[in-house]
Amino acid sequence: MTTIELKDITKEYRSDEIITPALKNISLKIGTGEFVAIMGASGSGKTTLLNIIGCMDVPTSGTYLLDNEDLGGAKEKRLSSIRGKKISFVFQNFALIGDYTVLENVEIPLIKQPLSKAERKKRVLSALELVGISNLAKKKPSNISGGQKQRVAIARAIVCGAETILADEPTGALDSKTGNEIMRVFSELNNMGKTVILITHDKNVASYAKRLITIQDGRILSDEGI
Ligand SMILES: Nc1ncnc2c1ncn2[C@@H]1O[C@H](COP(=O)(O)OP(=O)(O)OP(=O)(O)O)[C@@H](O)[C@H]1O
Repeated sequence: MTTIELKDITKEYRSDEIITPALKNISLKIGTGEFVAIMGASGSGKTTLLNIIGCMDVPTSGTYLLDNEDLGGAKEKRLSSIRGKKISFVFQNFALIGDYTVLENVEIPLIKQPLSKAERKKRVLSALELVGISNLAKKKPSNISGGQKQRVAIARAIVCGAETILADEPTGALDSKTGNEIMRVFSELNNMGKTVILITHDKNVASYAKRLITIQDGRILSDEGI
């Protein structure tokens, strides 16, 4: 069960004398198994919001409750343990290691876990199976397509059993047909009970979600079922 609750969250970026407000008084609750798309103009605060939800960044003020645990003041060690175990990320540009095989890329989040090599391999193959690319395990990223690379990134995101997948423009580097295929993968994961929260500029991509949150100038402009 992963419940995300943001209460009156603000985020300001500070450098020298310049303060950039990125999020202003965001309050939001996302329950287990939801499928949420976040839309909004460039610079409206979408990535900042996703990074705070994913414990990649911390708010300037406000409260973040994850499964009722108040993460205010949580140390990096705790935040990094949440990333991966409970919540994991998929990025627009896949973020794969070129020298590693598909199998080795997906194995990365498991390396620190006390698992035998055979058990790690079993879990990787089962994640690859789920996203439909177990036949590519031995290939290097340079020898597979963009859509296949994104499937590898999704397999890496689910291999530790994270219940919540955060994706920042996961179809942004793909043509529309491949983008639709990737969205069907997210839909399948959501049907299996995973919470999916993604950022997109594309209304067609957003239409796969069941809830649409629109951000404008760091505030929630609308939040509706679709
Ligand atoms: N590291 C940073 N330092 C300073 N300002 C930042 C930083 N990251 C983001 N910002 C600013 O915070 C605001 C929100 O940025 P954010 O990246 O969250 O928007 P976004 O909606 O994801 O934009 P895009 O669609 O272009 O990716 C913008 O004004 C941006 O310039």
